[in-house]
Amino acid sequence: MPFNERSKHITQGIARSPNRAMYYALGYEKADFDKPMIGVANAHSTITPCNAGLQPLADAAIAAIKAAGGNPQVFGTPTISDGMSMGTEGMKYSLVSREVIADCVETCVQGQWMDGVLVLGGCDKNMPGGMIGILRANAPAIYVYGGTIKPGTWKGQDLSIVSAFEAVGAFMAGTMSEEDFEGIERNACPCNGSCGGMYTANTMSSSFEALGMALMYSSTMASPDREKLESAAESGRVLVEAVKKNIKPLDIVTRKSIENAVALIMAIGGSTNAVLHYLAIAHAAGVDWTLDDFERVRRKVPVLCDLKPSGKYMAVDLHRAGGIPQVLKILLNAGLLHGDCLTVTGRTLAEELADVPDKPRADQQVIRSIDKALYREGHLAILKGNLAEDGAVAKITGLKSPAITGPARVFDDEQSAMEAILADRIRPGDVVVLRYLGPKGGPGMPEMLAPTSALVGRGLGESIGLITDGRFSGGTWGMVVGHVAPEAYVGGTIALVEEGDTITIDAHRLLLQLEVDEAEMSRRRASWKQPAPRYRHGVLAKFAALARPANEGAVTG
Ligand SMILES: CC(C)(O)[C@@H](O)C(=O)O
Ligand SMILES: [Mg+2]
Repeated sequence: MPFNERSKHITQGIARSPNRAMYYALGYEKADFDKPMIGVANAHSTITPCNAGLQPLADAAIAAIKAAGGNPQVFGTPTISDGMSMGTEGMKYSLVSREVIADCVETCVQGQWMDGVLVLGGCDKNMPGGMIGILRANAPAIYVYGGTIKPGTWKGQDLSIVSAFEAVGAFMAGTMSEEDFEGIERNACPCNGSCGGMYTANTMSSSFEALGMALMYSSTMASPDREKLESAAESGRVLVEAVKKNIKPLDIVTRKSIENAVALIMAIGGSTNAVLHYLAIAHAAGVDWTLDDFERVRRKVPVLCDLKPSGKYMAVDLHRAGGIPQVLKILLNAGLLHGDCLTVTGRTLAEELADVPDKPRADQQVIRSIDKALYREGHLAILKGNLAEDGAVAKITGLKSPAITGPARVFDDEQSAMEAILADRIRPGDVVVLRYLGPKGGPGMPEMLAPTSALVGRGLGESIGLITDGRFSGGTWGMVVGHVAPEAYVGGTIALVEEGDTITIDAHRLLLQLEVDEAEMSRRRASWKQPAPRYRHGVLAKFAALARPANEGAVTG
């Protein structure tokens, strides 16, 4: 098939003369109409260090697309910064931005009949948003990640943005000096790039290597490093080839490749957000994929990488230790990966990994072999029980025993919980309930990094439970359970919890239970009233009206 099969609708024939007239204004020549039109969805932005390094990558990709015989067409996608909006009402726009980005990519690629698209992104929602847009349009596509930030340093310690969040709890508890508090704030983020542990952005980008939609090694390169530019250019070349060969995203993103991506997420100890985003990606790909599939993969895939937030190392260390291909090769050799899945290069995943060593290098501690795994099973557990009939997501790395039974401490918004934590009103053994923060109630499932980090910073990460119908940051760890469904706003059991009720979180038994008898629950249910919506206009109101529940990825389209 000719590689301008899609763009010919907008450029060929007598009736399309006016359309061509506008392309001439852009500098096109007659011969250009026989070339493929390749979108470059550029999320460059000076809002956040995650996206502020994207322009040189876009320029490198544009030049490579031109040199390979394509016509690049640049359009923008927005971003918000999770790290900056965290703890504020602005955080409610974060998940919403995933949908806005998906809509942008779909709208431009489809509206302009592009033959392919290279999507470039940095902050968390850029990756799933871009991928959802790619899948809806189903024109040949590749994902280019902006790259991780490098670690900051303070008094010999590696820092990330999460160090600054955890410092709040330590400083308020009086266990950190003002000098250290300010030193961490000034030095946590030393350059451009996405948050540097195995947090959400690095999790999602890493998973795209396993999915087959990004070049090998590309997701753990640091934003400022030269290899990132070269990889962006190579991505442009590979995409033009994919357009010529007509390799479409829906040929790549299948049930099997999603299973590969989820296996990789377990092996690297990735973010809880990946659960939400892969439900949404599967939905966009028309693949049947549920919470139970995550649990199925978790039971067979061990955690192999010692990465932050609960582990020791940063994404740059993972890159030096052999990157995602090394982790994938270990999984492939253990029979935990489908090697026959197609990738954007036209080769299978197994072919892409052919030259990768079978075993992790002896001179590094970041990637373990299967027999020396950090945890025998994956770390993203799906909990159910009367508090989460439709499921909830727990991250169980870094805990000696992921179980707690204790009195509920109930908050209907994040700020009052934060005040209680910082004022030392939450005691070891408590189970904090943060509710009315779900897809419809929040709306937008804000991330609860501020309270979870404040707990960790106070040394209470293992002794206090926290459940929410909102989300967590990739930087969150501790006895935490998010994505509780059904959410409070639609009358889920979490709405019926009262201060002092006994709650059990037990990841061994995959249980999230409210220990209140049925008669009392019925009484509470009968008197529960849905609160007024927090937003009646604008994009948050639109999201609240359309969003599916968390166990369906909180998708809107
Ligand atoms: C601010 C963070 C750490 O980047 C967070 O947004 C995440 O989800 O990882
Ligand atoms: Mg985030």
